[in-house]
Amino acid sequence: MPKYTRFPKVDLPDRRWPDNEIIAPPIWCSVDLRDGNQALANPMGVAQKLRYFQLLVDLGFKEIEVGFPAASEIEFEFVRTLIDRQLIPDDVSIQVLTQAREHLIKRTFESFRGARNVILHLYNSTSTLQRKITFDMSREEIKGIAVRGAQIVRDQIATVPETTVRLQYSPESFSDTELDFAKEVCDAVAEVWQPTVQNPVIFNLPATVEWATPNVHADQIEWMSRNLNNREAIILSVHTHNDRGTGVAATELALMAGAQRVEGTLFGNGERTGNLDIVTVALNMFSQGIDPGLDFSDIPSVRAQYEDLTGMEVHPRHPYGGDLVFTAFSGSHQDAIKKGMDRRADIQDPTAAWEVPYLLIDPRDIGRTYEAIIRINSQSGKGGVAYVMSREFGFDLPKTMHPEFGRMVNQATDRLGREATKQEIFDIFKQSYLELTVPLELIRLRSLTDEMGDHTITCTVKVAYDGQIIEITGRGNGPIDAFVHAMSERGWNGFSIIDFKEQAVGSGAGTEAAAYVQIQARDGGRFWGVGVDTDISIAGLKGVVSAYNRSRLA
Ligand SMILES: CC(=O)SCCNC(=O)CCNC(=O)[C@H](O)C(C)(C)COP(=O)(O)OP(=O)(O)OC[C@H]1O[C@@H](n2cnc3c(N)ncnc32)[C@H](O)[C@@H]1OP(=O)(O)O
Ligand SMILES: CC(C)C(=O)C(=O)O
Ligand SMILES: [Mg+2]
Repeated sequence: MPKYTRFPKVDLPDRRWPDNEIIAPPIWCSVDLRDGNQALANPMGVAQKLRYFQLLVDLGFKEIEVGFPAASEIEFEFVRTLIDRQLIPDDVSIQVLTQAREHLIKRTFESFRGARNVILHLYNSTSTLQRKITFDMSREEIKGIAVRGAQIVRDQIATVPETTVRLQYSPESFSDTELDFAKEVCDAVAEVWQPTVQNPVIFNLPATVEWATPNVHADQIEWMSRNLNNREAIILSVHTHNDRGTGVAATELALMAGAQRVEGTLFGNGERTGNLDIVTVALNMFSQGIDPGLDFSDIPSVRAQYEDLTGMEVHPRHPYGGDLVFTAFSGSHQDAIKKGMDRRADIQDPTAAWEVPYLLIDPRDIGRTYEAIIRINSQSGKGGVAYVMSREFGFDLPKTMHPEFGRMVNQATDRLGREATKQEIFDIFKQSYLELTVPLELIRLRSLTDEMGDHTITCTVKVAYDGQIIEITGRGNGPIDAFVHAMSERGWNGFSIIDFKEQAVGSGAGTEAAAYVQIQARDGGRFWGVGVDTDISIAGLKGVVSAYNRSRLA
């Protein structure tokens, strides 16, 4: 027999799920405090669990598996603390897990005495592998564990009259249990618990280990949904793990296949490769216009609490939560995002259809910001650089200036061999345009007058040329023209101005003017210069100086 074999497909030729769509959210059940917690090297203590519970309540979970109270004192004490301190909102049910063993079931009932709403979650393994390796038992014996456990649970309910107990059973390792046997065991448990439409049972069908492709999981769920007895008295729940990396897909297809309830954890914490990531499934729904009923409008805060409490880290590429998922480094992506964002800014209607290339959702909807969208390394293009200059520093570089400045930043990031910070980009801008004083430096504008009253401007400026301070004067049809004539008289000529743009930078008392001046030298070379000043005329002159100096440096 080969070491690994193909997982058998389900015999369901008339499968219906591929034609279905997800149109409404399921019932969500968080298992962070049980399945997620049991997978941590350092499980949470009572204080941490209390904070995590509050986080889950705030996010809108109405069903929360709080632990395996018969397993340890901490788990037991946590459940007691929730109840004794009345920390469970009326509309939230806590869920407690127990193996199908009498002493554990009895201890579990003791743990929640006095609670209002509890889901008692009973499980035992049913798969061929577990029957053979872990239990060395026949199908009948395994079914016997489930039925006996269900009977003990049924009999215990009378001991907690003040609690509304709902019942849940998991044929653990359902994913590699023969379907006819999974049905046989669930039906047998239902025989004991006698669910009704008004008081349904939850059958949770876990992909305890993800053995197969998500379509096989969907087939399994549809098969169970169509074949379980008394289906209308059952809430069908799924609980996927992520061994093949497709836990999210398996859950989504299962929802198409008839699952009504989903168990999972925030950011997919859980055994081995993790449990189903509820954040992703919920926000995938959100991205399709479906309100998931969970509030992930401040993902950075959820992530910070999660990381603090579990000690786990959210991967930079984690959908929605990762550092890099609303970021583009590569030029063509940056260009498209910038265009989409600019268009969006023009529309100014937050409810308008989302049309930004490369971005599944508006980062603001989950508390992320635009600033992180574009980051600059050697793969970046001029559009991304221009975006950073505009969004971060308020400089709207003229379009024809983008290639020139983009090239400068690109060369710098090549040299650095890493991402350039926003400040580094701005420093390149300053050094390349704003701080050039060689050979020409503008020291002071002495006067700018229309002496003849004929709109001809006379401009007198104190400058330094190669360190020598002199005053120059020229006349022209505006300040820049007059200044260029003044330069020309000194022989600092050989260029003409071919483009000009000015804008305000900043706001309020700190507002400055930025002037972008492009010159063409005699040999055809084109150079942009930039001047910034509180006086718009001086900004223009500084722009000329900047362009001139750049042409001389070239
Ligand atoms: C897929 C899941 O995530 S399931 C949840 C798993 N979570 C945990 O295990 C965390 C908490 N667990 C624990 O603290 C402990 O395992 C306890 C307290 C529950 C039980 O502890 P112990 O009884 O000391 O040991 P252990 O778990 O090894 O028990 C194994 C025995 O239970 C039996 N068993 C295991 N699961 C079940 C079950 N669901 N129903 C009935 N019997 C079971 C085994 O067959 C084995 O029996 P054996 O001793 O006759 O061979
Ligand atoms: C207890 C069960 C539901 C479980 O966690 C699993 O099978 O993965
Ligand atoms: Mg699990």
